Amino acid sequence: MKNIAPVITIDGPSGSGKGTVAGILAKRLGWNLLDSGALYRLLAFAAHNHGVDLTNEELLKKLAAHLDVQFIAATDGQLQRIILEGDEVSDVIRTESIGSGASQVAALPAVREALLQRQRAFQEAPGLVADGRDMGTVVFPDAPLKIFLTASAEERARRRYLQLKGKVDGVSLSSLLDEIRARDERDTQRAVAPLKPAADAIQLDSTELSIDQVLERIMSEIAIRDIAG
Ligand SMILES: Nc1ncnc2c1ncn2[C@@H]1O[C@H](COP(=O)(O)OP(=O)(O)O)[C@@H](O)[C@H]1O
Ligand SMILES: Nc1ccn([C@H]2C[C@H](O)[C@@H](COP(=O)(O)OP(=O)(O)O)O2)c(=O)n1
Repeated sequence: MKNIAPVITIDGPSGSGKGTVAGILAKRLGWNLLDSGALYRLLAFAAHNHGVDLTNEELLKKLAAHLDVQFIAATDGQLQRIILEGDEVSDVIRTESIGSGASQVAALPAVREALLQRQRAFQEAPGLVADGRDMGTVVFPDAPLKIFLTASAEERARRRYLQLKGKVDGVSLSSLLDEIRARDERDTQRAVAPLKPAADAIQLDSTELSIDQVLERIMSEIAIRDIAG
């Protein structure tokens, strides 16, 4: 039978608030969550651990196809946990250097192809909130609600700075801004599944919006479409 669980896609550049908003929304609706960026981050991390060069498409494709990963859903009081090859890696994959590695491996067509089915398998009842770069354009093109969340690069770097300072040594606002710009450039310019809004996406600029205001806008789009029961 065709899988009819509805999907809400949230795509956009780094630091626009996708992960935060997707997590809250999934919890509020009682739906499944796909953090697709985590898959690319996991691959970059695994490649580093196994000594695989980030340009070796053939080996990365194999690594992607056999990635031994478990996503443990968030519960009240505990965030989603990610286990790679038996070890908890939820935090170590969040550094900007792994983000940059993720963006490099994500530009390789064979890697994207190898991760496609794994992502689609998250579409289960009662519904799915999926965040990433190509959720609305490639992975779930039939999703009934697609959000493209943006914010200025300066605001996104500021958010990342506030998030990382105190947790990671030596973070600087100017280097985060450079890294975010480099990642924007690579993610939007690649030939396969580049970061861009789907033709039917709702575009939301969160530069001047709080997390609650972004959620409110999305909840009103959900209500208009009557997709969450
Ligand atoms: N609208 C917003 N206003 C202020 N801070 C925000 C907003 N949205 C997200 N943040 C904060 O910005 C940081 C990056 O958000 P995140 O959800 O990780 O972005 P993304 O998944 O798009 O990279 C987090 O610390 C988050 O709490
Ligand atoms: N669907 C996706 C998700 C992420 N990627 C790539 C491109 C991104 O720069 C990296 C990391 O993504 P992630 O969403 O974890 O990064 P941010 O939290 O937005 O900084 O992976 C992708 O190509 N396609």
